[in-house]
Amino acid sequence: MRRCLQLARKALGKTAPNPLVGCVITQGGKIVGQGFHPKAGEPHAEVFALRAAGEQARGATLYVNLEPCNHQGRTPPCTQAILQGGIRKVVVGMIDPDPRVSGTGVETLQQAGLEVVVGVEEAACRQLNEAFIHRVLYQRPLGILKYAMTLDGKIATTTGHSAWVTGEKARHLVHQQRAIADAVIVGGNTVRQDNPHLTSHGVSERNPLRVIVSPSFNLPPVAHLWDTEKAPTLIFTQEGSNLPLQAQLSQKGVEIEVFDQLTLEAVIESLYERGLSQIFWECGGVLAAQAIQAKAVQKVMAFIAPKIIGGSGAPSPVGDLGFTQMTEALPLKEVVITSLDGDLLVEGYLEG
Ligand SMILES: Nc1nc(O)c(N)c(N[C@@H]2O[C@H](COP(=O)(O)O)[C@@H](O)[C@H]2O)n1
Ligand SMILES: [Zn+2]
Repeated sequence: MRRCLQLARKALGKTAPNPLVGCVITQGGKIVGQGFHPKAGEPHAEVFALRAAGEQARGATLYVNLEPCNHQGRTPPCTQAILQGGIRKVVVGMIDPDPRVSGTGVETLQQAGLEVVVGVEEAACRQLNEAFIHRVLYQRPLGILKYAMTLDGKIATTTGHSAWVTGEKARHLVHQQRAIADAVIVGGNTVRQDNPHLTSHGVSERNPLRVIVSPSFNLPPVAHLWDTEKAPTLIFTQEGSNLPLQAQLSQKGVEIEVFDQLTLEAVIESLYERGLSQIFWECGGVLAAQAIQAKAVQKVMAFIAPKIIGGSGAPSPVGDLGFTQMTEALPLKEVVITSLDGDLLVEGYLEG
C-alpha cells in the first residue's frame, strides 16, 4: 500500500477533480504490474497496473489506495477490468467517498467471489487525498491559508516591504506547495504591493492557476501575473469595474470572470465548478479574514521567522474576525510543528 501511495504521488497536482491513486499487482510475492492515475480523463490506476501485469494478473492480488470505481464516468468501471483480469484478492486503502462508488466497488468484487480487505494504511491514504475527499463531501475545494510572519506577528514592515520574512528553505517549501495546488489566490492589494509571480519557481514544471480577487479591478497595468505564458491567470471582479484595463488584460490572455456582486462564496463555487480540489490562499490579512469567515479555509500553514520587526501599523496575517474575547479564538487541531533552518512551520486544521 505504501508503494501505491508512492506511485500516486507521481501525479501530485495533476489529477483534480480526480483523486491521487496508485495500484500494485503481486503474484507469488513479486510485483507483476503497477501504475497510477495521471489525470482526469485518462485511465484509472488499476487499468494501468492490469495492462502492465497482462496474463500474470490471473490469480494475483491487487493493491490500491482508493476503492476501485464501479461506475461509468469519463472511463469505464475498474471493478469490471479487475474481474476480467482474473484478480483473486483486492486490498483497498480506503472506501471512495464519491457517492457514485462509496462501497459499491467493494460489494461488486465480493459478490463476484473475490477476497477484499479494506482499510490498510487508511490514515495515510486519507491524508494523501484530503483535498479530493473534501471536494466530494462538501462540494467545495479544500482551502489552505499560508502566511509568513515575524515572531511579533507581522507579515511586512509599516511600508509594506516583505521580501523576505522567512529563509530559503521555507520559501522552497511554499514553491513546492504551489506546484501541487490547483490554484493560488491573492487579493488586488498583494498584486499592487508585492507584484508576485505565484509560480513554483522551477521546483516543478507545473504551475497553479493564479487567481486574483479584486472587486474594484484597481490593478497595475504591468505585473508579473499578466504574463500568462508560464501559468494561467484568472481575475474575479465586479460588473463595470475598470473596463479599459479589463480589455487590456484579456488581450494578454488573462481570464476575467465578472459577477454582479462579488462574494467569496461565488468565487469558491466557480473554482469548484472549474474542477479544482485544492486552493492555496497566499493573500493579505483582510482577504484571509474574509476567507476564514466564508469557511473557505480548512487548513493553516503558518511560517514563523525568529525575528522582530515591530511597527504598530505593520500588517498581520489575519484581519478583523469580529472577535472581542480570547475564548472566541479559532483553535487548530492536529497541529504539527516543523523546524526549517531556523524558521518554524505550524500546520493544523480549523475546527468544523
Ligand atoms: N480507484 C480509483 N482509481 C483511480 O485511478 C481513480 N481515478 C478513481 N477515481 C474515482 O472515479 C471518479 C472519477 O471517474 P472518471 O475518471 O470520471 O471515470 C472519482 O471521483 C473517484 O471516485 N478511483
Ligand atoms: Zn476506476
